[in-house]
Amino acid sequence: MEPSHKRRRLLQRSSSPQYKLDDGENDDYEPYVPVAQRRQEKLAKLSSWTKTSDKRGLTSTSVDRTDQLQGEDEEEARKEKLRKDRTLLAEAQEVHLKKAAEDAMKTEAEKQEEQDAEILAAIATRRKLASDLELAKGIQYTESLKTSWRPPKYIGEKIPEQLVRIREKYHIVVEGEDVPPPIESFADMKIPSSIIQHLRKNKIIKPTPIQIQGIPTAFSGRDMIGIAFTGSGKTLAFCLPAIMMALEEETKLPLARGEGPVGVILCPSRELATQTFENVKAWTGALVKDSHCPPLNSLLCIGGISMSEQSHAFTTGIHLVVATPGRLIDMLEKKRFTFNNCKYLCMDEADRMIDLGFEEDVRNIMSFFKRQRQTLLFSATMPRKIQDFARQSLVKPVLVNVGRAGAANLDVLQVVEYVKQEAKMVYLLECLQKTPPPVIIFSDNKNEVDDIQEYLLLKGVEAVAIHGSKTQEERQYAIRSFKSGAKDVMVASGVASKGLDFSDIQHVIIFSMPKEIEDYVHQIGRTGRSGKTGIATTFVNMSTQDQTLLDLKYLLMEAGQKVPAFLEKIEDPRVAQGSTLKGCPVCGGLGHGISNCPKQEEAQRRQIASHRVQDMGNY
Ligand SMILES: Nc1ncnc2c1ncn2[C@@H]1O[C@H](COP(=O)(O)OP(=O)(O)OP(=O)(O)O)[C@@H](O)[C@H]1O
Repeated sequence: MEPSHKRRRLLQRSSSPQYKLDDGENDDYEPYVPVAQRRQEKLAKLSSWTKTSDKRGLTSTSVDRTDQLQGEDEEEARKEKLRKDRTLLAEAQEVHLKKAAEDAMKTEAEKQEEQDAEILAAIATRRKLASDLELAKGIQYTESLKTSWRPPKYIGEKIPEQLVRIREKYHIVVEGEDVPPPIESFADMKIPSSIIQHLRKNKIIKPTPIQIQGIPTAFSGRDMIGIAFTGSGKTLAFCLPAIMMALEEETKLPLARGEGPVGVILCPSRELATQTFENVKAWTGALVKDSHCPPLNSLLCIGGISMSEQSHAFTTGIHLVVATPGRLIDMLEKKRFTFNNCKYLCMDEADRMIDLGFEEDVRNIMSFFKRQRQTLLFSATMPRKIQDFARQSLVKPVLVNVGRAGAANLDVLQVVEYVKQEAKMVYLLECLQKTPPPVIIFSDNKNEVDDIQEYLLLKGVEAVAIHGSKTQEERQYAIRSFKSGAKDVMVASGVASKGLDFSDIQHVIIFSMPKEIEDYVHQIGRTGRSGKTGIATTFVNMSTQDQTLLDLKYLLMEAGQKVPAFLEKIEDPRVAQGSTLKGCPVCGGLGHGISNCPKQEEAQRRQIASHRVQDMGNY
């Protein structure tokens, strides 16, 4: 039976030499008497003592007696505090010993899982992704945005089993309530014929899986998270719904000068925003060929370019804006346009957009919306943790997944080679012979990017370089000359790794393996696009961390690629611990848990650095 509370405290005291049980054998045991009671007793004693001393004719004054009383009280309180402290200490020691005993019983795997759960719980405290106004007013929308789009009758009448079969056929996995039907042709999606013709001319004839499910979902007004491998046509899946929404608004009531935009597409880099803008312009341009369609006006809003270059865009209303976050906020703050009528927000490479660095900017952008919007997030990589976080800001979201989030494109042949640091440059030249140009070479180090370009130029290879420290003109020149075929090789840092669509790249060389496996997935994804095949050669050596190599090993295995012997030999410490081998919820890497996630480490490092800056600012 459980001992009573009082008894338990006595038992605890008994373990300490100062306290012994009052069992009759311990004469020096002092039973506990509450301080209030002791004070009463003392007062009674003193008053009887006063009376006696008065009788005896003693000369003590009442002031002396009060001082004495106070002194004794303080002494008693001090003793009582000491007793309480000892009890608390004993209790704490007991809890500590109990935990140590329990921990000793746990396996390494269980301990690791507990540690991971603690880290996850700490990350879960991130502030909801919504504007401050929405948060302050407690605005929460419960219904998706209404649109006039409906699927063709024969598709609307399909029974759930038929829809499941179509999704299975294309490896589409969906989550969410009342998911709109997948549609296997652009015509059945009710896309204007002028756009369909334009797509045909560009060899876009049948929708890809992310388009089959993503376009009807977005056309229905639903918030969504779209995840599909690199080069699988996500851009069309989120641009077409924006264009259709703008078209509907313009047809209902044309935008006047100074009005709009209706929709905004956010991208993490200027190059990607420029590329998406060019797509939007091409598709809206195709619309005008249809005599029933009014012209739609779009604006590119990125840092490094003068807005006066696009002053013509402000002469009418603006239907669509493609932007990077910093410049967009600047334009909104300067009131060059407003989001008063904006109903569509899409984030491309969304995991990057809502991750550290851009998260606050995204919240800031959301605060300019004055009404409910449809929010869409697209990426090839989106770890579970980011999906969960994003969902908080979405209304009845639909998750559309084609393959595992973060999996490599299966059309890319991945070759991993062990190359000593000092041999890399020479071996690079050899590798360039594997395929005809164009070739992209990636390194995360800007100085290395410059060194490689210099070396290649010396060897007579037509190479351009792009990284974050180059001027906007230099960056644009590199992209333009590489895209046009004027240059054979582009040496790039991460800037060019996400979303950029260069046609017909047959070979990507990763000169330095990035720490985060997601970056590797994006980098190799510059080849093998739109159903074509490509090769990715990656150099690793002693300086590549074991855990990065493990992530790589699992990724190769998942994609059914050859695992080289030196990677095969690397053992996963989680196997010895008996842990379940699941992907890291923070970065999606398959070779480690959250407690040794490089992305999490980087996030912590940045957080500490930002706290330091704040602290310094306080002085
Ligand atoms: N239905 C289609 N059929 C054939 N090609 C298509 C189709 N849709 C898009 N494409 C082409 O596929 C290429 C890759 O498309 P896109 O850039 O949208 O890929 P993505 O999924 O956004 O890739 P990433 O994750 O790297 O950003 C583009 O050149 C595009 O024109």
